[in-house]
Amino acid sequence: MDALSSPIKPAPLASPRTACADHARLSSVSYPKQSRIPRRIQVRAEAAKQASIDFSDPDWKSEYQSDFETRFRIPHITDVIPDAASYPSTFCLKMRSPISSEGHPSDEAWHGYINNDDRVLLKVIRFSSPTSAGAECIDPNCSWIEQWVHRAGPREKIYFKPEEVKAAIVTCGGLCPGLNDVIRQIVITLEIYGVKQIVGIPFGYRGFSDTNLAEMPLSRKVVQNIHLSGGSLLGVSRGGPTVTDIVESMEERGINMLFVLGGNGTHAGANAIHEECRKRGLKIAVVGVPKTIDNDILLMDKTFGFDTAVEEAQRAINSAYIEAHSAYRGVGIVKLMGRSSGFIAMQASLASGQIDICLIPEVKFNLHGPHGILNHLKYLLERKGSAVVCVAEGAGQDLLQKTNATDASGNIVLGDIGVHIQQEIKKFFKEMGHPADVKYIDPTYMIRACRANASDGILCTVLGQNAVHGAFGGYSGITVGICNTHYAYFPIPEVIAQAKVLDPNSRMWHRCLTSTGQPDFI
Ligand SMILES: Nc1ncnc2c1ncn2[C@@H]1O[C@H](COP(=O)(O)OP(=O)(O)O)[C@@H](O)[C@H]1O
Ligand SMILES: O=P(O)(O)OC[C@H]1O[C@](O)(COP(=O)(O)O)[C@@H](O)[C@@H]1O
Ligand SMILES: [Mg+2]
Repeated sequence: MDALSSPIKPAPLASPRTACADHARLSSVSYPKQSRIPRRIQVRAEAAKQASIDFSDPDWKSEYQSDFETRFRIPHITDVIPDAASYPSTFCLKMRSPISSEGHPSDEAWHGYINNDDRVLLKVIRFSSPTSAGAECIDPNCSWIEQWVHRAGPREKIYFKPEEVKAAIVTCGGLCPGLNDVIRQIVITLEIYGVKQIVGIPFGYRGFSDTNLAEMPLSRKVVQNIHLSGGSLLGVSRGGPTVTDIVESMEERGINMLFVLGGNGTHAGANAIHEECRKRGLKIAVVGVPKTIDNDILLMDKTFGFDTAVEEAQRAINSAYIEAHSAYRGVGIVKLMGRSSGFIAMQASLASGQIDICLIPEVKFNLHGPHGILNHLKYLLERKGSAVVCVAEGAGQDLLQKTNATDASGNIVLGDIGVHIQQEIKKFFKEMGHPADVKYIDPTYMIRACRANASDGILCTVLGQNAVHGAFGGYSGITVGICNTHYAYFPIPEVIAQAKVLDPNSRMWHRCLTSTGQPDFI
């Protein structure tokens, strides 16, 4: 079989269509960038092209691995300042006096540090065939190749004297549950190292240039209870000054550690700041913590706030279900966030068990026609009297008029697919002579503004602490993430090469289809 052919997926339940029609869905799924080639395969092909791999070369595996090692090497301050001094860490799990800038006063051999050579395995499934569900292969035989990334955590040697550090924290982009938890942990951990000067930059990158916005002094006392509410203590914004202006502002303020909390855009900015600092020979550590409710950052298990968003979405879905179920011919629609990735919609649908149709940006669908959503809703109303639809905001954008509008950060402003679907459903059933009672719920900002749940609280805590350990370890241009339940540092460009999108051939999407029982809408 062709190494790149699509795996076969299980037929969904309770569909008015045949398994054959369902199978056809896989070959008719549409992917971003107007391509008919599944994205997973495009990525694989791109990777192969970039690395110019000749699979007939007996050494191709070791060459791939060494290329991977180079790509995932995390930049260090000594790359540009080779004689940068290192000091014994002031962070020690066994220390008795909490703050000392002269290293921990201990004669014990074990301090719980991470060795710089420790690694975390990035891929943990050994696919035996490219046709295995969700297979991610590098060569046509889907050979097993170890891919290791750097383990996060405190290092024995640090590259900043705590009393010489001025650390700044900035939160950019949209809100996300857990921002305050991360800010809090960064501040607490910096204080444990012995840092006295910690400031918050107000309202994202804008705070570096807007002279009306003063730095916010931060301490354990200030941040003690901030995790009890959602939002960001520091405020957020989109757009803002140029990278040159930001770095100049950092120099003027004497900032030598910058913690940047944000998504793809923010991280692109953070990496540019890191590069500019290198160009100027500045001893500055720039460390990111990925923040995106959409969960669209590559290589990590999940980003903080995502679990909370999924949990909070349950309330909206349940309300939509109750409304639809209690009405005569009721249809509930819930719109959730997800600009280009349908992770929240998929997970929320899976968790609720109350969704009949889940629509995501990665899978094209029709509203009208024999296989369209409206016909399926007609079937559902006839069969069980009500139906609930969960739609990601970026889904079905091809059905809406394009405006070409962008926000201050350059992100495309999406059309409202939720409202469109609501109107089309109403019209369809009215014209048929059997109106449906359609209830539309848009809980998007409510979900984003709430405080982090317990599991996100823990994730934020670990990420915040590790961000500080990375900066003190002398790394810059890195970000921190959870990878197969372990914590790792990644060079920023590797995690923002493109938005992570849901693989329609993945087991999880198949599980979602099995759960909703929805057919192909093409
Ligand atoms: N390619 C880029 N280079 C530098 N800065 C960027 C880039 N893209 C976005 N930014 C900046 O990052 C910040 C947040 O970006 P945005 O896309 O709104 O949110 P997010 O980081 O959550 O994706 C904004 O201040 C924006 O100006
Ligand atoms: O209305 P806003 O603030 O621009 O935010 C809307 C966007 O924010 C998000 O929740 C997350 O986007 P970011 O990761 O860029 O912050 C998207 O799902 C949504 O499209
Ligand atoms: Mg973004």
